[in-house]
Amino acid sequence: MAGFRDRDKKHFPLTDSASVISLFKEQIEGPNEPNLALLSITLGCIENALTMNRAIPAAEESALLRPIFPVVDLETVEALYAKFETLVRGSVDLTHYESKFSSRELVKKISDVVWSSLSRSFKDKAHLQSLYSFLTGNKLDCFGVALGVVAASQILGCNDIHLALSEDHAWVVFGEDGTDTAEVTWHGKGNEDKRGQSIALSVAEKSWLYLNGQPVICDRATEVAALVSAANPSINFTMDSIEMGALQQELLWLLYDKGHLSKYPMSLGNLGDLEEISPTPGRPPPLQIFQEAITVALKHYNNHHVYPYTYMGGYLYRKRRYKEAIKCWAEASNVIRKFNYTREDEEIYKEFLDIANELLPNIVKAVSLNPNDRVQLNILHNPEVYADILRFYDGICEWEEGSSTPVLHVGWAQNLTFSLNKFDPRTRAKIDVGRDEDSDDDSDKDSNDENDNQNGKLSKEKECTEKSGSLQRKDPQQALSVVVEDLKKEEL
Ligand SMILES: FC(F)(F)Cc1cc2c(N3CCN(c4nnc(C(F)(F)F)s4)CC3)ncnc2s1
Repeated sequence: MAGFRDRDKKHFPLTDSASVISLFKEQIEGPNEPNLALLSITLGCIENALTMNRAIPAAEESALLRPIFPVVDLETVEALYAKFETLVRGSVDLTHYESKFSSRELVKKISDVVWSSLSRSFKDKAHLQSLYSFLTGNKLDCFGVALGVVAASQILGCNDIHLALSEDHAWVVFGEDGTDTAEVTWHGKGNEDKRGQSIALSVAEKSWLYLNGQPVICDRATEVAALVSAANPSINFTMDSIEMGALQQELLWLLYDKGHLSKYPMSLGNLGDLEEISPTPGRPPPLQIFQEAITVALKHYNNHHVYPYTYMGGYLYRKRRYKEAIKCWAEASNVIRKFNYTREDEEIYKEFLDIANELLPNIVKAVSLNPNDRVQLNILHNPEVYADILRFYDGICEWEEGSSTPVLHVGWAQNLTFSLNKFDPRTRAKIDVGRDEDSDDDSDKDSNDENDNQNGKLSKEKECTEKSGSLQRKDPQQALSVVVEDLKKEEL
């Protein structure tokens, strides 16, 4: 049973990041399991002090110099903790739930306790992910509700209820073998919440949102990693709190060293981003951390996570290592093609749209401006890069196939042709998409080249149109699908 023990209290008042680290360290090292409510309230309190109302009045130059780490008093945290404990214990009568393991009804009841306390104001602002936000403002984002339900479960002694995380959603697992699942929060905008329902129904759609049954299943320490990872150092659109970012970074290294990030690719991605901003002496470089996230996804999640590749791709793009960035994006596309696109997958759609319609064209423009740039080894003459761009698009076409909603629109085709046309024909001729070798009985053999190409082209187009009815449409996107259709056919 989690409680606010004397051993917890001795760390207070927290006066600097070292005291926060030692509180988290002791909580994680045990002997008791870490107290999620205590840690979420504490970190939320610090985040609030370091990121909210930080507009520094110009007059107070000294404000820029004075250390601003907030003092976190025991009284503050204890009062908020007691408020949460009173709410949870006061609302859930455990005598109604006799079973040793939690039931779906109990999970739904705990979700209702958090849910009914929320204010109706819009929920996609920053800094709404901690119990500090919940207890001082009755506001939580989608992740925060799920974390709140798990923290409440811990207070009730329901140690079988744990957080499950996909790349854009959160829910809980529970029951005797921890395989029962339940929605406890909402997702996205304008979607009815499915709280209380099992996830099995949604996984059937093969949607990225549920990672096709490969989410991160947390234990208490990974739940601490999630609340640390969800901390948000941003003050506003252009500024981050250096102190908050440094604290988050140190906490992630503490969790990393204890192995609690070893099955959590996104937390490794967050750590890699923080190391890019402010490298920690003696720690691995960002690229190695991003690579580790990819290895985790390959090893534990059957390569069904997209973000490990887009974390690394984004980093390489920022370092102008364009060839390697494009390779990562082709790998990201190789993951998404395993899913069917559904309307709740907007977040990852926006990620691929940004790569296709902003980043790739920017790269192609940049390298065509200075073709003799030795550093870029002029990727526009590199057949591997050209093949990776085709693989990138092929994966997105396959993602669309069999999906309830279309992915591609003419804007995609315009950007595709812009990017591909910058590659010179000789390079494009060099790639091997596994076209069949000319066989003896090739009926077109006797026709001359034009006819052959013409026939070849026509018959291929005709063949595609006839065989796969979905390609009846004649607009540019149809051309794209035919191109990729051919690629895929020949690849088979
Ligand atoms: F619980 C939800 F619903 F919020 C889903 C989760 C999101 C998320 C996360 N994110 C989301 C992905 N994210 C990314 N930042 N950059 C990304 C990339 F595009 F560069 F890959 S992905 C920031 C942190 N970081 C740790 N854990 C989680 S659990």
